[in-house]
Amino acid sequence: MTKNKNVLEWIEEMKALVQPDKVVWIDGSEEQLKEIRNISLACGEMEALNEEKLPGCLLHRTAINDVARVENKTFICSRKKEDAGPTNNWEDPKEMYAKLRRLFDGVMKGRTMYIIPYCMGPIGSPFSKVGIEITDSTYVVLNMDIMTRVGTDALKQLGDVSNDFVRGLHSKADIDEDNRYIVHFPEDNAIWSVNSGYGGNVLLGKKCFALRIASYQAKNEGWMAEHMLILGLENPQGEIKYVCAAFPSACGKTNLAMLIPPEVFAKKGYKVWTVGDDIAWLRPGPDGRLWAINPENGFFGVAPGTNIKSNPNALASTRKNTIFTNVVHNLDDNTVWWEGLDKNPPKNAVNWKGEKWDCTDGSKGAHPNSRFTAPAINCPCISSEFNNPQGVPISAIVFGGRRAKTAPLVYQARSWEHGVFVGSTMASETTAAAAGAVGVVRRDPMAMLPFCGYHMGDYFQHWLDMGKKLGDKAPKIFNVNWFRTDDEGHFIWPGFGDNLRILNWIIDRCEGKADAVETPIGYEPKPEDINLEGLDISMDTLKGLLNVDISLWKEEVAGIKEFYGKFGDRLPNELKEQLAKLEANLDK
Ligand SMILES: Nc1nc2c(ncn2[C@@H]2O[C@H](COP(=O)(O)OP(=O)(O)OP(=O)(O)O)[C@@H](O)[C@H]2O)c(=O)[nH]1
Ligand SMILES: O=C([O-])CC(=O)C(=O)O
Ligand SMILES: [Mn+2]
Repeated sequence: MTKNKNVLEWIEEMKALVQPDKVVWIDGSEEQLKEIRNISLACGEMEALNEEKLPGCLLHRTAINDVARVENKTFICSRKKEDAGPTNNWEDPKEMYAKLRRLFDGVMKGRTMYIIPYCMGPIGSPFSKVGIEITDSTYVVLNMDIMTRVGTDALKQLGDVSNDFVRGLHSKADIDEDNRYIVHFPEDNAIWSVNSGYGGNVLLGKKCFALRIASYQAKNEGWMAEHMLILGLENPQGEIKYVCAAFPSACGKTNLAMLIPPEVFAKKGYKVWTVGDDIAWLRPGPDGRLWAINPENGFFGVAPGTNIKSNPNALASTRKNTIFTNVVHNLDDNTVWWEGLDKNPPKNAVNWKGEKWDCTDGSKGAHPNSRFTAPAINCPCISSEFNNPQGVPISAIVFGGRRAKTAPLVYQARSWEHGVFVGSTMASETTAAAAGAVGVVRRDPMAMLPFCGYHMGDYFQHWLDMGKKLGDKAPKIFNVNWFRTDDEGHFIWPGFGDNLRILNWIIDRCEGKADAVETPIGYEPKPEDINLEGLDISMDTLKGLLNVDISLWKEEVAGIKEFYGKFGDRLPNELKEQLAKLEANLDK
C-alpha cells in the first residue's frame, strides 16, 4: 500500500511486538469494508439491525466496565514532567513504554492486526494531518471508517517520504480495567491504548490525536486544536457567518451544531449549517482572519436525549450506515431505542448490558453515555464548506458549560485577553462522558481539561499569543449557559432550537449591530435585544437568566484563585491582571 519507509519500519517493529496471526491493511474500499463487517458480525462484535428501517446500521455493546473515557488512566508522557503540567497524568516515557511493552507483548497472537491509515481533515487540504492506527478490533476499523478518511487516500496525503504521521497502537487485550492505559507521547507523535474498546479511548484519530497530540503540534506550529463545534448561521439575506463553540463533553455541541431555528426565525429564512460537532483546527488565514476546519468525517454523538424535537438533524444522520453503541436493542423489529427518543420504550428488548430489559422496572435501558457513530454526509444540514480545504472564517468563539447557577445565559468578553480569561476559568458540571462522578462542578478551561497535550499554563499563553497575531481581525469571544435551573432543578431556558435567539445577538455584536450593557463580568445584551417572539418566556425570566449574582461571583473568584494556583509561574500575567480586574469590578 505504501513505499514510505518510516511507515513500513514502524509497522514491522509493532508486528514483532504484538505478534499477530494475520495483517490486513485497510484500503478504504467498499468490498474490503463489507468483508470486515461480515467478520465483525460473525465473531459477535457487532449485530446487524433491520435492513429496511436502519439500512447498513450495526449495534455494539462494550464491556460494562468500559463505557466512557477514563481520565485517570489517560497520560501525557512528555520527557519532562513539567511539560505535561499540573492537569495531566504523567509518567516517565521510558518507564511507561516498558510497562506498555509488557502489556502489548504477543497480545495479537491468534488475532488479526488491522492497519488503518487515516487522514484528519479534507484530503488535499494543507491543514490535514495523517495518522496510522494499528488495532485488533473490527469495531475500531468500522468506526474509524465513519469518523475519518481512511485508506489509500490517506497514504497518498502522507506521501512516500514524510515522517509526519501519528503512530497509534491499540489492542482490546482482555479489557482488563486495572491495566487500561490511554497514553500519549507528544514528542514521538505516538499514542498507545490498551484494554479498552470504548470510542473515546480507542478511536485514536479523535480525542487522542485531533486534540491531545494536535494541541501540542499546534502550539509548536502556530495554530490551535480545540474541542469546538463549527456552525454557519445564514441570515435572511443569505449571508453566512461562522461560529466555533467549546462546551465540555455532553454539554450540547452536537445539538448546537445542528440547530433548527424556531419557526418565527425559520420563516424569515434563518438557517444553521453544520461544519463540525466536536473538534476544530484553527489557523490564521492569508487575510489575517481565523479559519477553521473540522478534522473529522462523522459524528460520535450522545444518543440519550436525541429525538425528533430536540435534534432532528442528528436523528436523521443516524438512519443509515450508523453504528450504535450501548443503546437498547428492540427485539420486536430489530431496531434501537434510548431514553428520550420517544415515550414508547420497547416491551421486548435487551438493555445496554445485553440483559433482557423490563422498561417498567425503573432501570435505564441505554447507557447515559451511549453513542451513535454517523457519517457526516448523512446530516441534512451539513455545510457546503464541509470539505473545503481552506475551512471557514470564524466571526465568534463561544465558551459554555453546565452551571445550575452563577453563569448567565450569555455575555461577551471585553477583549481577546478578557476572552482568554473567561475560557480559562470555565467551569461545568461533570457528565457521563467520562468515568467518575456526575454533576460535580469542576474547572474545565476551554473544555480542554481532559484533552490538552501539554502544560495548561503554556496553553493559555498560546491563546494570548494567537490573539496578538490576529489583532483586530480576531473573533469576538462570548460565554453562554443553557443550563441554569430553578428551585425545583428544572432548566429555565428552553435551549436547543431557541439557542438561535442568543446566536443571533452574538452575530449582531460581531457586526456592530447590537447594543450591550456593561456588567462586572463583561457585556450583556439588553433584555429587549433578545428576540422572544413565539416563546413562552417573560421579560422577568429573561432578566433573571441574565442576572449576575455578586455574592456567587465572589465565590467564583475564590474558586478561580485556587485553580490558578496550580499553574505557578507558568500562569500568564495577563490572566492574573484579568482576575484582579474582575475582583475589583465585583467590589465596586
Ligand atoms: N437543557 C438543555 N439540554 C441540552 C441542550 N443542548 C444539549 N442538551 C443535552 O445535553 C446532552 C449532550 O448534548 P450533546 O449535544 O450531545 O453534547 P456534546 O457537547 O456534543 O457532547 P460530546 O459528544 O460528549 O462532546 C444531551 O442529553 C442533550 O439533550 C440545551 O440547549 N438545553
Ligand atoms: O471522546 C468521547 O468519548 C466522546 C466525546 O466526544 C467527548 O467525550 O467529548
Ligand atoms: Mn466531545
